Amino acid sequence: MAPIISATQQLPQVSHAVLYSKPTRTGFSLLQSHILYSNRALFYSRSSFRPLKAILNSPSLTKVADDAKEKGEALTLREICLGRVPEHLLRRVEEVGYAVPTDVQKQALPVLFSGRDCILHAQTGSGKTLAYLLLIFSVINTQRSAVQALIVVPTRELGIQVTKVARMLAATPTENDAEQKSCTVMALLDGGMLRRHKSWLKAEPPTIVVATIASLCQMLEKHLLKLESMQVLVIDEVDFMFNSSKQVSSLRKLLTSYSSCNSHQTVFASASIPQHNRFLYDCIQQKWTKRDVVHVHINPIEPMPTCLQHRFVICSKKQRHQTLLSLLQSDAPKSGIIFVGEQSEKSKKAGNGPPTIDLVDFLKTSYGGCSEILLLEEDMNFNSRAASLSEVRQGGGYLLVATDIAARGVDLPEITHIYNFDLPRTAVDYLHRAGRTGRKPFSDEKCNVTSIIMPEERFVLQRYENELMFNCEELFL
Ligand SMILES: Nc1ncnc2c1ncn2[C@@H]1O[C@H](COP(=O)(O)OP(=O)(O)OP(=O)(O)O)[C@@H](O)[C@H]1O
Repeated sequence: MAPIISATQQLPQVSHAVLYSKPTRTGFSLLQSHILYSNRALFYSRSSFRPLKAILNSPSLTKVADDAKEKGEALTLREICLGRVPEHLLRRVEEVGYAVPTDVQKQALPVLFSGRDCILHAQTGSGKTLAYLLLIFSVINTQRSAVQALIVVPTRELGIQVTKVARMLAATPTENDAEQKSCTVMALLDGGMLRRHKSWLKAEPPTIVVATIASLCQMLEKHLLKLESMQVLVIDEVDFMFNSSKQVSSLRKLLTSYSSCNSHQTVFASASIPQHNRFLYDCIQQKWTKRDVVHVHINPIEPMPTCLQHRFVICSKKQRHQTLLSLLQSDAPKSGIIFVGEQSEKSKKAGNGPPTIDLVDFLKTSYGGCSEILLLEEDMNFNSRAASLSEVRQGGGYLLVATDIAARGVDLPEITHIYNFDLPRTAVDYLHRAGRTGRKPFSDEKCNVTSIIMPEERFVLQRYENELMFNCEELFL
């Protein structure tokens, strides 16, 4: 493989030289996109531009994770958490069925328990939630009457889910733990009853608050919540929040205020942090994290779970409904999500109905294989959204027709099939949609992600394949 090209002149943030065999225009831009996406140097073969081997370019950061990995290799969750997380909570963790740590838990927990700020960057469904909750349980003191941990999430749906897991683990201690006061968790989410939350905060502050940023800001402005009392701040789906024009300025303000508090620990989590080295640099510069922040990056060369099989079907726009129907009939999924793109302004102005409703109606009349066809999208009111999600959580077979609102963080482990009725807008969106399946950390069960595309979209899907380093197989129906 030759020649060797140094990428440092073109891309100052990349510190490694790149082994690269064929410096053509397309090859080089592909290479750049890999580097920008992952900040890694890649080794390329002469015959193909697919990466053969990748290495991280921040040895000091990976070393911390490697040391933790070495120490935690064969340990159970209990052993990793012993002496840090109270015994009654550890028992609860085991009762729920969490005995063996996932990779991100194995590597991150020792770092988190050491008090360092941390960026949890690991595949979808890899167990980041439990990792940061265990940190929170290790630092809070239930005898203190103050909010001690804050988890900020981008959507109400994710907030409800995180609250549910936190409450399940923080269940009231048994009689043997009589001296333990139970830990309370408040969900401070858009669409909630803020008046009731105000009274609750005044009367008896909860130990943990899970919040969306707008509701949180209201409480901070009214001085009903004080950042000074918080020991841990978690920002979940951090890249999404920084990309959201509605959330970014409040988030920046929150991080800046929190950074001026005395004793604090900050954790960011996501399966996708594009240009993560740049993000790390910004965090330190802005003092949102301390200088020794650790980037725990799990499985960087496989940003999506390996149990996913990616497929695509090519058809014309008019044939998409029929193609989806044929796919459903041949796959017969017990539970799945069909992702539909946002309706364009042009289509709205033309008086067309929402494509999601159209698809739900079509499936209800044509597809008999599944017991429930449900809808989840931004435009629904909060109660209908909650009703849809609580129905799917009750189990049984269902097909959820959803926009990207269901793509972030939502954990429905029974889902085995994802269909992209419309292609996602970016590779990162593809990753999060795909990540709604394959969510059983220790299972080998194969799950499918199928994209229905028009011929001219093949190029776009190919780009996602290159960026996310996966292979998509064509299906012929
Ligand atoms: N140690 C464990 N043992 C068994 N199951 C686990 C363990 N940790 C987490 N899980 C399960 O794995 C699933 C995914 O966990 P979680 O929702 O935390 O993923 P995530 O990393 O936050 O994913 P995303 O990036 O999509 O939000 C959940 O159903 C959770 O109950």
